[in-house]
This record gives sequence, structure tokens and C-alpha cells, in this order.
Amino acid sequence: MTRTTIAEIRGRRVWDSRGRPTVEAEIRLEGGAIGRAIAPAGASTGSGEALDRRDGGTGFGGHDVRGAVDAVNGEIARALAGFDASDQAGLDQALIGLDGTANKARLGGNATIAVSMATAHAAAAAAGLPLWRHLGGDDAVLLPLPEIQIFGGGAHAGRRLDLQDFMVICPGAGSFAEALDWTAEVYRAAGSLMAESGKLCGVADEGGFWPAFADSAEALDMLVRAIETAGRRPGDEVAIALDVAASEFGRDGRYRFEGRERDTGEMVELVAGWTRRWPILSVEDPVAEDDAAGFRAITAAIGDRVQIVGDDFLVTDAARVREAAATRACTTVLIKPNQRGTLTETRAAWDAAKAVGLTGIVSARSGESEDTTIVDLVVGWGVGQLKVGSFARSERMAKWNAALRIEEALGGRAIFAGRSTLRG
Ligand SMILES: C=C(OP(=O)(O)O)C(=O)O
Ligand SMILES: [Mg+2]
Repeated sequence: MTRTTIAEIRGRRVWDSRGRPTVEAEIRLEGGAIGRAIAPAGASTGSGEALDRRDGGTGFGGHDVRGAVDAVNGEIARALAGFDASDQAGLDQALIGLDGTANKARLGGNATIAVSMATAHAAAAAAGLPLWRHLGGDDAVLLPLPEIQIFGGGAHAGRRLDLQDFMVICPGAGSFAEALDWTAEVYRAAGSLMAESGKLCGVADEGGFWPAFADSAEALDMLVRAIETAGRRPGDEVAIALDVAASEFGRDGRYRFEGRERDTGEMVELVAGWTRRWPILSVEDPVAEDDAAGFRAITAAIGDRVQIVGDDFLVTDAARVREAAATRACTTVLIKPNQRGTLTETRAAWDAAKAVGLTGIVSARSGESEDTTIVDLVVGWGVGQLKVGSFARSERMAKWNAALRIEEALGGRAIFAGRSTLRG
């Protein structure tokens, strides 16, 4: 028995930012160190993701997690008692073996990711280090380019708009802190412009404004006006990033987008056309998860100057990342730990991306909490981009503020990823 031997694993039912129960895991080591983590939850999920275990029935619309919490307190706690928390890969392998399914359906991806992340926190605490430094050592110096939602649509905002995320990135900023300053100015400018024009409906799940726009074109025009009103140059200083989340409105090469039926070619031409008309540097899931041909077509058309991001398409899966690179289906992998259910598998997807020359974006989910583990991952693994959501919601700001603290802690050693992680 050593200081990093697991003495106790506890599961707890806590709440996420959508008012749904979620799983917290807490791990205490023999040496006294404690690690804690909370599972997030998606709304526009890919079909290849690890499955959250939800109870079904009537409680919270079938979204309760008592079974997953029981799995942490029962089967997982028994199996991992006495395990060494500093052996993350071994512990994650034990979780995978214990679950026994291809998608964590038995124990629940929400149970396994909470335990996996809590283990990492406990090991870092035992080493007396913040997790980002425990993961990356002296190489953990890269602060991410933040990708921050200004307008929300799709499954996160009553499907008022078909397109899910209208975000900004600040390739012209000189530091992470400056990128947040600029984005906050754009966010407030957008809010004022929307209030003036009577387009404001509220706040979407990820903190962006919930707009009453007629279509994406109106949102994109408004976003450019907000960037200008904030005193920034659209394009080189502040640019636009989109998550089309096309699996929400398309399959089998057929899309119903903004009131019209479209095929893959029309969808690709529409999105490519937007990137010629507005200063867009990143597009996530421009076509549906089952449309590899569409991904290849848009990457061939604009992938030299716009990053094409696979979320539902890649589901943080190392094998899918390698296949996407081999077929030139996208340029960038979105990295969401709960899409796989363990940190080791999440890390494998990022390692695969680096090996084949793809870039990465670590991402929160639309259902979040005060947990900031993804900030440790993006800095600790040196990924370079972080997508979290926006200013009106504190479960989002907990992450941005955590990154500010890391930038401050690194001082002169901090490197802001900025423009260097983008295409073109
Ligand atoms: C963060 C996203 O939303 P969700 O968590 O609902 O999948 C996304 O689609 O990138
Ligand atoms: Mg997405």
C-alpha cells in the first residue's frame, strides 16, 4: 500500500446546468489526497458516443442517474479499491473491462468518466500539483484559443435556428486573457444590438444569446456587426467559428435546413459559400455524422483555409480520427472526454490526431457543472483550442476563469496558441 492507493470511492448525485441529475465521483487515497469530478451531458449527441446510464421512467423525464451513482458506490468502488491512482491507464482499463460493453452502456459512461477524471485529480493532489502540470510537466505552457458562443440555436435553444453554435475566436489576440477581453466586448455588443432590434429571446444552454433570427445569414450579419461595434476587425482580429451540428437535421445524405430539403452537395456548397461571404475560420459538423462523403467534399473545397471539425462524426475515437485523416475527411478533432468514458481513451484520440497531423479542440458539453477538468486537459496535453460556451452562465465561466489562473501561474512561460493552431 502506498500514498496513491485508492482508499475510498464515493458516487454522489449532483445537478447539472440544465437542472438534471448527474454523477459526481470522489476518490480518497491512502495518503489523504482527494480528487473529485462531475460528468457533463450532451444534448446533440453522436450515435457513436459512450452511453450515459439514465434510469428511464418518469423521474426527471427519464434522466435520473441513481443507477449510475449506485454503480460507482457499488461495483466500481469494490473493483477499484486498493488500485494505484497514479496508474491512470491501468485503472481506465479496469473500468473498461468491468463494464464489458463497447460503449460503457452497462456501468454508464457518466459513471466511468466521473471516476476516471476523479482519479486523475486525486493523483495530482497526491503529487502536490495542479492537474494540468501533473499531466504535462514543464511542457504544459500552451494556453488555448478560446471558442466562445455568442448566439445559440439547434438543440440548445428550442430549435429556433437550425444551426447550433455561432461562436467567435480571437486569432489576433496576444494572450488568453486578451482573447477573453475581446470576446466579452463582442458578447455585450451583440446583446445590445439584439435588444435594440427586438431579437432577444433569452440565453441558450451554453450561455450565448437565444435569438429570434430568421436564418443563419441574419445571425452571421449580426455577429459581424457585433465584432465591429466592439471595435475589432472582423477576420484577422476576431473571426467566426460555427458548429452546424448537422446530425440534428440530416441523415442518409438528406438535410432539412432552414425550411428547405437539401442533399449533401447543396449542404456543402451552402456552408462553403458562407465561408466566402463572412469571416469564418472554423466549421464543426457541417454535414451529418453518417456523411463521410460530405466531410471529404467540404474539406477538399475549403479545408486549406478553414478548419473542418469532427464532433458527432469522430466522437473522440482514435480509430475514427485515423480513418478521417487517411481519407482527408476533416482537419480537426473535437475532444469530449465523456464521448469515450475514460481519460485514457480520450487521450488516445488526441495522440492519434497529433500523429496524423490533425489539430484538436477540447470541448465542454451543453449540460455542464462547476467541474473544470477540461481546462487541465487542454493545457496539460497542449491541445491548443478550447470550446466551452459563454459569459451568461457560471458553469462556463468557471472554465474560462480557471484558464486565466493557469495563464497567471505560468507567467512569462505561458504561450498563447492564438492564430498558430488555425488553418491558412
Ligand atoms: C457541445 C456540443 O453540444 P452537446 O454537448 O449538446 O453535444 C456540441 O455539439 O459540440
Ligand atoms: Mg458539436
